[in-house]
Parts: sequence; C-alpha cells; structure tokens
Amino acid sequence: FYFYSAPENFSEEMLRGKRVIVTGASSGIGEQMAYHLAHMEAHLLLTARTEAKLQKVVERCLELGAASARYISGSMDSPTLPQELLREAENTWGGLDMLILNHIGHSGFTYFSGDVGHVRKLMEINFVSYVALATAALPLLKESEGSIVVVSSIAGRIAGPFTAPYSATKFALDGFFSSLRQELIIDKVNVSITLCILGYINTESAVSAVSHVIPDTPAPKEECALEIIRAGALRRRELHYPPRAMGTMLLAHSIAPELLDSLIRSSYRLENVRRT
Ligand SMILES: NC(=O)C1=CN([C@@H]2O[C@H](COP(=O)(O)OP(=O)(O)OC[C@H]3O[C@@H](n4cnc5c(N)ncnc54)[C@H](OP(=O)(O)O)[C@@H]3O)[C@@H](O)[C@H]2O)C=CC1
Ligand SMILES: CC(C)CCC[C@@H](C)[C@H]1CC[C@H]2[C@@H]3C(=O)C=C4C[C@@H](O)CC[C@]4(C)[C@H]3CC[C@]12C
Repeated sequence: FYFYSAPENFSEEMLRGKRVIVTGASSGIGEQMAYHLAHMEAHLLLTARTEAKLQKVVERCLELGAASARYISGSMDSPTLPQELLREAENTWGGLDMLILNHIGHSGFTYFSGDVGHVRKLMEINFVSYVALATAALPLLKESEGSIVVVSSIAGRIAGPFTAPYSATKFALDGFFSSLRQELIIDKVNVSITLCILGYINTESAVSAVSHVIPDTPAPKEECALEIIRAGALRRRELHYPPRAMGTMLLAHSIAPELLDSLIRSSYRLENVRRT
C-alpha cells in the first residue's frame, strides 16, 4: 500500500537530536510545538516576525533541554526568507529532518470586504511561502528521509462563513501538498507529508477573533501541538484534531453537505459578527 512502512508507535526519543524548523513559533501552537520539541531534545530553528518574542521562546527552549535553539526573524511575505532559513539549516546543521509549516498572516473573522489586495497578500504568506519553504528544504529532506508537516484547518476542507480569504489559502495548501505527496511516492522519494486538519484551538489570536461569535470551547493548544509533532514523526498522511469533532464534521460534510452548512450557520452568534 505504501512503498515503505511508517513507524506504528510514537516515542519522544524519535525527535532526540533531530533538526527541526518551526515557522510561526513566536506564539500560539507554533510556540507550544517549540517547547515540546525542546523537551524531546531536538535541534530547533524558529522563525516569525517579532524578534523579542522569538528571543524569549528560544531561551525557554534551551531551559527545557533543546539540543540547540536559534531563530531568524522576518516576514513570510518576503521572498528571500525561505532560502535564508534553509541556508542557515545547512550551514549550522548540515541538513534537516523536519520542516513544520505553521505561520499565518493576520485575517479577520468577518464578511468578505471585497479587499482583493488582502487576499493576494494572505495567499503569499499562508500559501506561496509554504511552497517556497518546502521547495528549498526538499534537497535536505531527501537526504535525511525527513518530513514536511503542513498545519491547516477544518476551514481548509469545509468552508464556513467569515473566513473566505483564509479558507482559500488553506484549500490551496491541500491541493498543492496532496499532489506533491503523490509525486514523491511515484519518484520513490521517502519524504513524508502530513496535513493537519485542526478545529478551534485556544490560542490568544483565535479566541480574540471568534469567541464572541462561536460558543464552542476551544481545544488546548499544548495537546494540539504534541499531536502535530506525533503525526509528523509517525509520517501520517493527515492529522484530525480534536479527533472526534473533526471526524464528525468531515463525515457529515461527505454525506449531507447542505445540512452541515446550515448547522454551521445556525451555530454562530451572527448578531455579534463585526462588520468592517
Ligand atoms: N487557533 C485555531 O483555532 C486554529 C489554528 N489553525 C492553524 O494553526 C496554525 C497556528 O495558528 P495559531 O497558533 O492560532 O496562530 P497565532 O496567531 O498564535 O500564531 C501565528 C504565528 O505566525 C506568525 N506570523 C504572523 N504573521 C506573519 C508573517 N507575515 N510572517 C511570518 N510569520 C508570521 C506570528 O508571529 P509574528 O506576529 O511575530 O510574526 C505567530 O508566531 C495556523 O496555521 C492556523 O491556520 C487551524 C485551525 C484552528
Ligand atoms: C466546518 C468549519 C468551517 C466550522 C466549524 C469550526 C470553526 C468554529 C473553527 C474551525 C477553524 C477555525 C478558524 C481557523 O482555522 C483559524 C483561524 C485563524 C485565526 O487567526 C482566527 C480564528 C480562525 C479564523 C478560526 C475561527 C474558528 C474556526 C472557523
């Protein structure tokens, strides 16, 4: 079924000494992934825009036991940052084992305003930079038989209201990386691609964007971060987290998409959506 067999059981030792890049590592799920990986004694190269936050995360990673930890700050709308990061990995480690693509640009939770420029910019940050990073990393990952982990969302499989530009960027990731996975298998290249389909997670940015509209309790970012690392290490095709809620949504979407759409609309506090 698969030309190589993936490991069945996860243990923290799988990450010991591994060389890992995490994007969007200054806050939220990316920050939590950095802490888990540090505890597992991985080598870390972190990135995001805010240098002051990255400095603190790197410090904490070293306290937690990271084999090494450094950062490069910059915005993913810069076309040179992906190559800069991979050059750093090659120069300091001589290779790379895992690339975790997690960053997103800011997007509101509201009716589509008609701002096409915002869509273009978000595509650049949330999608094109992922392609550029994976492209720059592929030679190193081929050598190490490493892994690419792409953090996406249920909003990248099922489109709900108020996330049109964001959803588009996440659907694009699925199209690109699912096609690339097929090509790697055809070419017998042993680099795994894991797509993470996440539900509502309790990061500061998500809670402040949607808690006035979405009454659900968000899932914990710490556990979410660990599940992403585990799925990547086990070379899984996809992660669904939280598993039961995402499983139910995806099943409902395939059986009765219109019914699910209407349930989603009726579960939101529409009167609280801020029109900009
Ligand atoms: N939280 C949730 O409910 C859900 C999250 N997800 C996915 O999980 C991932 C992480 O989300 P979450 O932790 O909530 O997000 P956060 O907003 O907490 O973190 C986003 C990270 O991206 C960085 N970032 C923002 N803009 C840029 C930029 N222009 N260039 C480079 N880096 C940038 C931020 O740092 P800085 O500002 O310093 O650059 C930060 O480190 C995303 O891929 C998201 O789509 C999926 C489903 C639900
Ligand atoms: C079937 C689904 C479309 C609807 C149900 C689940 C809803 C409640 C969940 C699932 C995915 C979630 C969003 C997400 O992926 C990422 C972000 C980016 C962040 O910066 C702001 C919040 C936002 C828009 C989340 C909002 C809440 C969403 C729509």
